[in-house]
Amino acid sequence: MKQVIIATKNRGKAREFETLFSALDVEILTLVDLDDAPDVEETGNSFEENATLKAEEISKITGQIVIADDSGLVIDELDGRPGIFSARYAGEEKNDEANIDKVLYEMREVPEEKRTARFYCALAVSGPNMKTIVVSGTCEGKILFERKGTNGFGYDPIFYATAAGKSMAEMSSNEKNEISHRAAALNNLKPVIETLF
Ligand SMILES: O=P(O)(O)OP(=O)(O)OP(=O)(O)OC[C@H]1O[C@@H](n2cnc3c(O)ncnc32)[C@H](O)[C@@H]1O
Ligand SMILES: [Mg+2]
Repeated sequence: MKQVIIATKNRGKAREFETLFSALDVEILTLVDLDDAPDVEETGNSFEENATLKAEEISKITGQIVIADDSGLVIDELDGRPGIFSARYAGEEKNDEANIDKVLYEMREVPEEKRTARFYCALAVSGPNMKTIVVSGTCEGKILFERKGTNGFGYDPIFYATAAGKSMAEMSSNEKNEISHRAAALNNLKPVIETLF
């Protein structure tokens, strides 16, 4: 079967990619269980730049076709933060609960109508004989005043997804995969994936 490496160490993302790719005729490998996979520094100024850095570095090392995901939460009232700093918003050690607490604190006095936000996902594909391709997808919603639901990962408990009428952490994985930023981005990548093999 066709094989693609997903250059992520995030278990939540890896799980979603496994489900999303099960509909395609492509086997995926992630970096989640590889102890010696390098930590690619995310020094870019956009989701697209960071996805490209991750895809190109892992492709260079493995010589394989690699897809990388750089994603995050963009909050209008916070001028787009946490944005590309979503994973390390409350510090370098990457703590989902601390990140959520920081956002809830910063948004504590913002009224309902000004709590608009979106999840953003950039996907980059890089391979030995190709120019890197980058696509993106978004999911619109609002920041809740407190956590709701226990599914998903990252900021899901405080993100109310408009299209679903509930928090991202109250959705089953199938529901999330129908409306998520990651699913939207992957949908934009499908025509490219078909030309890779
Ligand atoms: O770089 P990799 O190894 O892929 O893993 P990461 O966790 O560092 O991933 P990012 O650099 O792309 O940072 C994205 C952060 O944004 C958040 N995020 C992205 N997609 C999300 C989703 O679907 N639901 C909730 N939070 C999400 C989550 O907290 C991630 O840590
Ligand atoms: Mg990262």
